[in-house]
Amino acid sequence: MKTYLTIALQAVEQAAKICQQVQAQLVEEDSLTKKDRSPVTVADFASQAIICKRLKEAFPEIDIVGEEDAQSLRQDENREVLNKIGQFLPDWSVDQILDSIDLGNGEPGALFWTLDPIDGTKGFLRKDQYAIALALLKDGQPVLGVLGCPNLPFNGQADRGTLMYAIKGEGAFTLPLGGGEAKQVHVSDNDPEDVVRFLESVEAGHANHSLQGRLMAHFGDRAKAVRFDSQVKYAVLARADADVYLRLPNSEKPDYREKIWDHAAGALIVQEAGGTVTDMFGKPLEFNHGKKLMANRGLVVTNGKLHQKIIELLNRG
Ligand SMILES: Nc1ncnc2c1ncn2[C@@H]1O[C@H](COP(=O)(O)OS(=O)(=O)O)[C@@H](OP(=O)(O)O)[C@H]1O
Ligand SMILES: [Mg+2]
Repeated sequence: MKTYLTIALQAVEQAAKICQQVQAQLVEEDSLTKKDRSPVTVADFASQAIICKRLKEAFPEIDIVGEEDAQSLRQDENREVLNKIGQFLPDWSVDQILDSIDLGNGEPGALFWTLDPIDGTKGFLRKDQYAIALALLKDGQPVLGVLGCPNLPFNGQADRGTLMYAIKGEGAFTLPLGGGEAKQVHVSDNDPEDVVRFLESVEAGHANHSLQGRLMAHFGDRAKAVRFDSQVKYAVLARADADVYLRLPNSEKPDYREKIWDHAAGALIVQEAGGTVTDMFGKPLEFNHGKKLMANRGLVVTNGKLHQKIIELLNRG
C-alpha cells in the first residue's frame, strides 16, 4: 500500500500546484462577474490529466473513475479551452492532454481509483476552499484516500495548504502541501453536552440547510455552524476543528444520489481519524453500486461520540 500512497501523494501534489497557478492567473474579478466557468474547467481538466497520467504510468492495470472526460474538449468550439490547458502543461501535446484526461474513463471494479480533480468548483471560483480528491477502492471499500486542500491553512499558516491521507487500518495523517513531516490526526473528543461545531455545504442546492438548521437548533447556544466547500469539510473534521458534518438531501432534488468521488477519500480519512461516517439513517456507505452511492441517502459524519445522538434526532419520526 505504501507504493500506492507515494504515487497518489505525488500526483495530488502536482495537480494542486497547477490548480493554484490556474487560480492565481485566471480567476480574475471580471471572469467571476461574467460567470465565466473556464478557469475551473481549465484547472479541472489539467488536474485530471496530470493525476491520471501519473497513476497509469505506475499502475497500468488499475482503472480510474474520474469525474471529467475529454469529449467536449475534442470539439472545435472548445479549442480555446484546450489551448489554455496547454499553457499550464507546456511540454504536453494536445493528444497527450486529451488522452490523459480520458484515462479517467474507467469503470468501478474489484480494485479502482476514483478521482475528483477539483471538488468544490464554486469554491475554486471564489478563491475559497476546494479539494483534489483521490481514493483507491478495493472490494467496494476505500482503502487509501488523499485530499489536497490548497487553500486550507496548515497549522494556522495561511500561506501553506494542507494534504491529508489515510490508509485503511493505519490511521489518518496530515502534512503541508509542498512537503513536510506527516503527523497523525484524530477527531475531537466533544460529546453531545459540549459545544458542537457543525459543518455544511456552502451551496444551498447541495444539501438541506433548513433541516440542518433545525437539527442544530436542538443544541441551542452550543451549536456553531461553519460552511465550507468540498471535501475540505472531511479534512477539517478529521483534524478536530469540527465535530459534525451534515449533508441532508435537498428537498428539491429528491432523486440526487451522491457521487463516489465526492466522498470516498474524505470518508476514509475521517474514519481513520476515529470518526464515524454513515448516511442519514445510520447506514454505512456502500461504494459497490457503481459511480453513485445508490444505497445511501444523505450523509452524517461525526467524531463518533455525537453520532448516535444526531441519527436519533434525525429519525425520531
Ligand atoms: N443536489 C446535490 N446534492 C448533493 N451534492 C451535490 C448536488 N449537486 C451537486 N453536488 C455535488 O456537491 C459537490 C460540491 O461539494 P459541497 O456541496 O460539499 O461544496 S459546495 O456546496 O459546492 O461548496 C459537487 O462536486 P464538484 O462538482 O466536484 O464541485 C457535486 O458533485
Ligand atoms: Mg465533487
